[in-house]
Amino acid sequence: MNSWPPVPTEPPARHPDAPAPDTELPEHYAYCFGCGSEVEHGLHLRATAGDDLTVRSRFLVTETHQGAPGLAHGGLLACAFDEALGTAVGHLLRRPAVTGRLETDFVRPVPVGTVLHIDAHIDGVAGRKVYVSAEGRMNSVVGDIAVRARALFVLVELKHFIDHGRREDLRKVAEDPGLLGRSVDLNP
Ligand SMILES: CCCCCCCCCCCCCC(=O)SCCNC(=O)CCNC(=O)[C@H](O)C(C)(C)COP(=O)(O)OP(=O)(O)OC[C@H]1O[C@@H](n2cnc3c(N)ncnc32)[C@H](O)[C@@H]1OP(=O)(O)O
Repeated sequence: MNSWPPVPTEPPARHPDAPAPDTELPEHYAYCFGCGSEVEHGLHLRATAGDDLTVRSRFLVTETHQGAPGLAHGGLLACAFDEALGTAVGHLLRRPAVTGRLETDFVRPVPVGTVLHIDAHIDGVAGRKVYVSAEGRMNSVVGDIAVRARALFVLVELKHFIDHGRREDLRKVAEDPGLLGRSVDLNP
């Protein structure tokens, strides 16, 4: 394994207004494939602020998430990590950021019906670059590790989303700001 973070970094600082540990975090966008409640076959990942620079997430692998029969698709697991890592950056640093690079190690197959528990940690910051890593465990926070991931998020201005987003979706959000940051029922 290469050293991580790959460049010298500053220790990240949890934002003073970051949600307190054990706070359930809202979905960040109702149509997000990772967390959105409006996406029927999305991941519906749910997250809780942890201590210090951590966020704990979990999601249920369903039959619409299959790659091989009865097993989660690897790309979809990578998506879950992208979401969990991005949620840690967004909520703990309270700065908009996008994934620049994401690497995943698939350690064990993940059967349909598994609840994957993903613990994400912000490891370091270098200018606009934020280095984050996570481990995903099967069915319990102390279960077997199934996936590990590391990512570089790049801090951006809000303008990034306005400049690049499809007009009709931006219009929908302008008309209904509740589509962003809506609280969700954690026990539907
Ligand atoms: C309260 C709020 C809560 C909110 C909750 C939110 C939850 C959200 C959950 C969402 C979860 C889902 C999240 C998603 O799915 S985000 C969607 C997927 N990601 C994207 O669409 C990003 C597409 N890429 C870009 O827009 C640009 O390329 C970016 C913005 C990333 C950089 O273009 P920009 O022109 O701005 O900057 P730069 O090119 O000078 O780069 C800056 C620095 O970064 C380094 N670099 C860049 N790329 C790489 C790379 N691949 N490997 C290594 N290094 C890389 C680069 O060398 C440079 O370093 P240095 O020269 O400074 O040393």
